[in-house]
Amino acid sequence: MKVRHATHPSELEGLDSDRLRDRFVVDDLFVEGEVSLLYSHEDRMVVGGAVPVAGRPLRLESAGPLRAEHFCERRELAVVCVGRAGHVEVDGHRYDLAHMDVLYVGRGARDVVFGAETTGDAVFYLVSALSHAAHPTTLVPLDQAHRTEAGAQETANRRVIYKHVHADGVPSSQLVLGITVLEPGSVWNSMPPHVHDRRTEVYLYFDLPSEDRIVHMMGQPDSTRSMVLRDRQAVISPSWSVHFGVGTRNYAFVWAMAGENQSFADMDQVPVSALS
Ligand SMILES: O=C[C@H](O)[C@@H](O)CC(=O)C(=O)O
Ligand SMILES: [Zn+2]
Repeated sequence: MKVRHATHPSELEGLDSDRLRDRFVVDDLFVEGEVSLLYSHEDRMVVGGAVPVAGRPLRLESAGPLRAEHFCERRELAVVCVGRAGHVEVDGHRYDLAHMDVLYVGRGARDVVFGAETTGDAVFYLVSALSHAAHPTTLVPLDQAHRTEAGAQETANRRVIYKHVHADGVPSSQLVLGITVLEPGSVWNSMPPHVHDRRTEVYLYFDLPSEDRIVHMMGQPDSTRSMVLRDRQAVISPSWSVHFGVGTRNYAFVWAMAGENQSFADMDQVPVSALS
């Protein structure tokens, strides 16, 4: 398990592009036959990937930085199916996930095992936060997620925001998580931009063809920085940072937050004209 320390906003301007990526981009999460995990000190979020092959399930193990017997001893977990399909067994109970389904795993689950029917199909993205109470493990298929339409064609940001784990849906301690899908011809996400000082957020971009790219913006509104990302790369947004981006075509991304509150609407919008 890799560990990333938290970043103070004043450090940003001293980071060259490689150092900027070292701090915020997570680009090696999906390795066939492996579970990969990264521990961020931003709200102690853990992000990961699990890519089981057929006939060789993968178990989610605890890791050194957690000092815990099992991964969910003090944590809750969301498992997002970013591949075609796969299954997850939690303490012997099997859940089948299709593309963009999410399994919420409550604190106290001992055995979490990822499996694939067909090699190449099962690609799971993992997001975890500290949890002070045990909430039931629950599958949220895409068609049961809360659905909102946002944006406009004129501004190339028409998109559907699906909320899977949120205050009015599946209960959790900290995690608020969903998937945003850009319409064909729309390329800008999270417009107008915003910050939410009460929560860290992590984006995982996916369903982007390998030759395409996304320019992701972060930083304080008056001093933004950009990073060029490709498919299945994640980016950490500290609570003081904006997080928005533009793709060379449409795409989807998993957004996941943890922190002081679970109020999706608690965000301070930044007018585009205030960015620099
Ligand atoms: O705090 C909320 C998150 O940044 C995302 O939900 C925003 C988003 O998906 C979008 O507007 O496209
Ligand atoms: Zn946000």
